[in-house]
Amino acid sequence: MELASEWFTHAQEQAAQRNPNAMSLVSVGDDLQPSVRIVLCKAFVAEPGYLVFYTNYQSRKSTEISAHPRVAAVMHWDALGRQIRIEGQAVRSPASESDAYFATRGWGSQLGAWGSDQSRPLESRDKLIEQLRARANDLGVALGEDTNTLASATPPTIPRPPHWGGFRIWIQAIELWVEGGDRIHDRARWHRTLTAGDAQGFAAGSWSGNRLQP
Ligand SMILES: Cc1cc2nc3c(=O)[nH]c(=O)nc-3n(C[C@H](O)[C@H](O)[C@H](O)COP(=O)(O)O)c2cc1C
Repeated sequence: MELASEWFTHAQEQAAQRNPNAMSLVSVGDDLQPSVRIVLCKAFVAEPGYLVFYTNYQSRKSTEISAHPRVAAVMHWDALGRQIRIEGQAVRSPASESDAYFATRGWGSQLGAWGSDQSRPLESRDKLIEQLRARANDLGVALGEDTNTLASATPPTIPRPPHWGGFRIWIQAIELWVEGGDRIHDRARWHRTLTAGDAQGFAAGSWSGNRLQP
Protein backbone atom coordinates (compact mmCIF):
# COMPACT_ATOMS: atom_id res chain seq x y z
CA MET A 1 0.00 0.00 0.00
CA GLU A 2 2.88 2.33 0.78
CA LEU A 3 4.39 1.68 -2.63
CA ALA A 4 1.05 2.07 -4.43
CA SER A 5 0.45 5.32 -2.58
CA GLU A 6 3.94 6.51 -3.62
CA TRP A 7 3.13 5.69 -7.25
CA PHE A 8 -0.12 7.64 -6.98
CA THR A 9 1.65 10.69 -5.50
CA HIS A 10 4.47 10.41 -8.05
CA ALA A 11 1.97 10.43 -10.95
CA GLN A 12 0.41 13.66 -9.61
CA GLU A 13 3.80 15.29 -9.09
CA GLN A 14 5.03 14.32 -12.54
CA ALA A 15 1.69 15.40 -14.05
CA ALA A 16 2.07 12.15 -15.95
CA GLN A 17 -1.07 12.95 -17.95
CA ARG A 18 -4.19 15.11 -17.68
CA ASN A 19 -6.10 13.82 -14.65
CA PRO A 20 -3.32 11.57 -13.31
CA ASN A 21 -5.75 10.61 -10.54
CA ALA A 22 -8.31 9.16 -12.98
CA MET A 23 -9.34 5.55 -12.48
CA SER A 24 -11.75 3.24 -14.23
CA LEU A 25 -14.29 2.01 -11.72
CA VAL A 26 -16.33 -1.14 -12.24
CA SER A 27 -19.61 -1.82 -10.49
CA VAL A 28 -22.10 -4.63 -11.00
CA GLY A 29 -25.87 -4.49 -11.48
CA ASP A 30 -28.54 -6.85 -10.12
CA ASP A 31 -28.31 -8.79 -13.38
CA LEU A 32 -24.53 -9.24 -12.83
CA GLN A 33 -23.84 -6.89 -15.75
CA PRO A 34 -20.60 -5.00 -14.96
CA SER A 35 -20.39 -1.34 -15.97
CA VAL A 36 -17.34 0.88 -16.02
CA ARG A 37 -16.63 4.61 -15.99
CA ILE A 38 -13.84 6.97 -15.05
CA VAL A 39 -13.88 8.74 -11.69
CA LEU A 40 -11.19 10.79 -9.96
CA CYS A 41 -9.39 9.31 -6.98
CA LYS A 42 -9.24 12.13 -4.45
CA ALA A 43 -7.35 10.30 -1.71
CA PHE A 44 -5.18 7.21 -1.44
CA VAL A 45 -5.03 6.28 2.21
CA ALA A 46 -2.33 3.62 2.58
CA GLU A 47 -3.24 2.89 6.20
CA PRO A 48 -5.81 1.40 6.79
CA GLY A 49 -6.02 1.02 3.02
CA TYR A 50 -8.77 2.70 1.04
CA LEU A 51 -9.31 5.08 -1.89
CA VAL A 52 -11.83 7.90 -2.01
CA PHE A 53 -13.88 9.20 -4.92
CA TYR A 54 -16.88 11.53 -5.05
CA THR A 55 -20.09 11.20 -6.95
CA ASN A 56 -23.86 11.54 -7.00
CA TYR A 57 -25.42 8.99 -4.62
CA GLN A 58 -28.37 8.51 -6.99
CA SER A 59 -26.25 7.75 -10.05
CA ARG A 60 -26.11 4.37 -11.70
CA LYS A 61 -22.78 3.52 -10.07
CA SER A 62 -24.04 4.47 -6.60
CA THR A 63 -27.25 2.48 -6.98
CA GLU A 64 -25.23 -0.52 -8.07
CA ILE A 65 -22.68 -0.10 -5.27
CA SER A 66 -25.43 0.21 -2.65
CA ALA A 67 -26.79 -3.18 -3.73
CA HIS A 68 -23.41 -4.79 -4.52
CA PRO A 69 -20.53 -3.09 -2.71
CA ARG A 70 -17.81 -5.15 -4.40
CA VAL A 71 -16.02 -3.01 -6.98
CA ALA A 72 -12.86 -3.05 -9.07
CA ALA A 73 -10.73 -0.15 -10.24
CA VAL A 74 -7.69 0.41 -12.40
CA MET A 75 -5.29 3.33 -12.79
CA HIS A 76 -2.90 3.49 -15.72
CA TRP A 77 -0.04 5.91 -16.32
CA ASP A 78 1.11 5.26 -19.86
CA ALA A 79 4.05 7.68 -19.67
CA LEU A 80 5.30 5.95 -16.52
CA GLY A 81 4.64 2.40 -17.71
CA ARG A 82 2.68 1.63 -14.56
CA GLN A 83 -0.70 0.19 -13.73
CA ILE A 84 -2.47 -0.37 -10.40
CA ARG A 85 -5.41 -2.77 -10.21
CA ILE A 86 -7.67 -2.84 -7.21
CA GLU A 87 -10.51 -5.01 -5.95
CA GLY A 88 -12.42 -4.04 -2.88
CA GLN A 89 -15.62 -3.01 -1.18
CA ALA A 90 -17.12 0.45 -1.31
CA VAL A 91 -18.85 2.23 1.55
CA ARG A 92 -20.03 5.82 1.79
CA SER A 93 -17.54 8.24 3.31
CA PRO A 94 -18.48 9.89 6.61
CA ALA A 95 -20.73 12.91 5.92
CA SER A 96 -18.24 15.22 7.63
CA GLU A 97 -15.51 14.17 5.18
CA SER A 98 -17.80 14.77 2.18
CA ASP A 99 -18.74 18.18 3.63
CA ALA A 100 -15.08 19.11 4.05
CA TYR A 101 -14.20 18.09 0.48
CA PHE A 102 -17.29 19.75 -1.02
CA ALA A 103 -16.30 23.02 0.67
CA THR A 104 -12.97 22.99 -1.21
CA ARG A 105 -14.67 22.90 -4.63
CA GLY A 106 -15.33 25.99 -6.71
CA TRP A 107 -18.87 27.38 -6.66
CA GLY A 108 -19.43 26.20 -10.25
CA SER A 109 -18.73 22.56 -9.38
CA GLN A 110 -20.76 22.91 -6.19
CA LEU A 111 -23.69 24.20 -8.18
CA GLY A 112 -23.19 21.44 -10.73
CA ALA A 113 -23.67 18.86 -7.97
CA TRP A 114 -27.11 20.39 -7.27
CA GLY A 115 -27.94 20.92 -10.92
CA SER A 116 -27.50 17.43 -12.33
CA ASP A 117 -29.49 14.30 -11.51
CA GLN A 118 -26.57 12.19 -12.69
CA SER A 119 -27.45 9.14 -14.83
CA ARG A 120 -31.13 10.10 -15.24
CA PRO A 121 -32.55 10.63 -18.76
CA LEU A 122 -32.54 14.18 -20.09
CA GLU A 123 -34.90 15.65 -22.67
CA SER A 124 -32.44 18.19 -24.03
CA ARG A 125 -29.36 20.22 -23.12
CA ASP A 126 -31.61 23.29 -22.76
CA LYS A 127 -33.69 21.48 -20.13
CA LEU A 128 -30.51 20.83 -18.13
CA ILE A 129 -29.58 24.52 -18.20
CA GLU A 130 -33.13 25.40 -17.17
CA GLN A 131 -32.91 22.93 -14.28
CA LEU A 132 -29.51 24.30 -13.23
CA ARG A 133 -30.81 27.89 -13.25
CA ALA A 134 -33.92 26.93 -11.28
CA ARG A 135 -31.87 25.11 -8.64
CA ALA A 136 -29.36 27.96 -8.43
CA ASN A 137 -32.32 30.27 -7.87
CA ASP A 138 -33.66 27.99 -5.07
CA LEU A 139 -30.23 28.20 -3.41
CA GLY A 140 -30.30 31.99 -3.66
CA VAL A 141 -27.55 32.04 -6.29
CA ALA A 142 -28.13 34.56 -9.09
CA LEU A 143 -26.40 33.52 -12.30
CA GLY A 144 -25.29 35.89 -15.03
CA GLU A 145 -25.91 35.61 -18.76
CA ASP A 146 -24.47 32.11 -18.92
CA THR A 147 -24.32 29.45 -16.22
CA ASN A 148 -20.56 29.95 -15.74
CA THR A 149 -20.88 33.46 -14.38
CA LEU A 150 -22.44 34.98 -11.29
CA ALA A 151 -24.68 38.04 -11.25
CA SER A 152 -23.00 39.14 -8.01
CA ALA A 153 -19.30 39.73 -7.33
CA THR A 154 -19.29 37.67 -4.11
CA PRO A 155 -19.04 33.89 -4.49
CA PRO A 156 -22.04 32.24 -2.83
CA THR A 157 -21.93 29.70 -0.01
CA ILE A 158 -23.43 26.51 -1.38
CA PRO A 159 -24.09 23.56 0.97
CA ARG A 160 -23.34 19.96 -0.02
CA PRO A 161 -26.40 18.30 -1.55
CA PRO A 162 -27.53 15.28 0.51
CA HIS A 163 -27.37 13.19 -2.67
CA TRP A 164 -23.69 13.92 -3.31
CA GLY A 165 -20.63 12.64 -1.45
CA GLY A 166 -17.73 10.27 -1.22
CA PHE A 167 -17.19 6.57 -1.32
CA ARG A 168 -14.28 4.81 0.27
CA ILE A 169 -13.09 1.76 -1.61
CA TRP A 170 -11.57 -0.55 0.98
CA ILE A 171 -8.83 -2.46 -0.78
CA GLN A 172 -8.95 -6.22 -0.57
CA ALA A 173 -6.55 -6.99 -3.41
CA ILE A 174 -4.04 -4.80 -5.21
CA GLU A 175 -1.74 -5.48 -8.12
CA LEU A 176 1.19 -3.32 -9.14
CA TRP A 177 2.33 -3.66 -12.72
CA VAL A 178 5.50 -2.25 -14.28
CA GLU A 179 5.97 -2.30 -18.00
CA GLY A 180 8.93 -4.39 -19.11
CA GLY A 181 10.73 -4.86 -22.43
CA ASP A 182 9.40 -7.47 -24.84
CA ARG A 183 6.19 -7.71 -22.79
CA ILE A 184 8.12 -9.22 -19.87
CA HIS A 185 6.32 -7.04 -17.37
CA ASP A 186 6.77 -7.13 -13.64
CA ARG A 187 3.61 -7.94 -11.70
CA ALA A 188 2.88 -8.52 -8.04
CA ARG A 189 -0.44 -8.94 -6.29
CA TRP A 190 -1.28 -8.69 -2.61
CA HIS A 191 -4.55 -9.55 -0.90
CA ARG A 192 -6.08 -9.58 2.54
CA THR A 193 -9.46 -10.36 4.06
CA LEU A 194 -11.89 -7.60 4.98
CA THR A 195 -14.41 -8.32 7.70
CA ALA A 196 -17.35 -5.96 8.05
CA GLY A 197 -16.74 -3.68 11.03
CA ASP A 198 -18.79 -0.57 11.78
CA ALA A 199 -20.90 1.18 9.15
CA GLN A 200 -17.92 2.96 7.66
CA GLY A 201 -15.15 0.46 7.74
CA PHE A 202 -13.72 -3.02 7.93
CA ALA A 203 -11.39 -5.00 10.09
CA ALA A 204 -8.56 -6.00 7.77
CA GLY A 205 -6.45 -9.15 7.95
CA SER A 206 -2.75 -9.14 7.17
CA TRP A 207 -1.50 -8.88 3.60
CA SER A 208 -0.03 -11.76 1.67
CA GLY A 209 1.28 -11.52 -1.84
CA ASN A 210 3.21 -13.01 -4.68
CA ARG A 211 4.62 -12.19 -8.06
CA LEU A 212 2.60 -13.11 -11.13
CA GLN A 213 3.75 -14.08 -14.57
CA PRO A 214 3.25 -11.27 -17.04
C1 LIG B 1 -11.62 12.35 -16.59
C2 LIG B 1 -12.99 12.08 -16.02
C3 LIG B 1 -13.19 12.26 -14.65
C4 LIG B 1 -14.44 12.00 -14.08
N1 LIG B 1 -14.58 12.10 -12.72
C5 LIG B 1 -15.76 11.79 -12.15
C6 LIG B 1 -15.88 11.77 -10.72
O1 LIG B 1 -14.93 11.98 -9.96
N2 LIG B 1 -17.11 11.46 -10.21
C7 LIG B 1 -18.18 11.17 -11.00
O2 LIG B 1 -19.25 10.92 -10.48
N3 LIG B 1 -18.08 11.15 -12.35
C8 LIG B 1 -16.89 11.43 -12.94
N4 LIG B 1 -16.76 11.39 -14.31
C9 LIG B 1 -17.95 11.05 -15.11
C10 LIG B 1 -18.15 9.54 -15.10
O3 LIG B 1 -17.21 8.91 -15.98
C11 LIG B 1 -19.58 9.10 -15.46
O4 LIG B 1 -19.96 9.65 -16.71
C12 LIG B 1 -20.60 9.54 -14.42
O5 LIG B 1 -20.11 9.40 -13.10
C13 LIG B 1 -21.90 8.74 -14.55
O6 LIG B 1 -21.63 7.38 -14.35
P1 LIG B 1 -22.79 6.34 -13.97
O7 LIG B 1 -24.01 6.70 -14.79
O8 LIG B 1 -22.26 5.00 -14.31
O9 LIG B 1 -23.06 6.47 -12.48
C14 LIG B 1 -15.52 11.59 -14.90
C15 LIG B 1 -15.30 11.42 -16.28
C16 LIG B 1 -14.06 11.63 -16.81
C17 LIG B 1 -13.83 11.35 -18.28
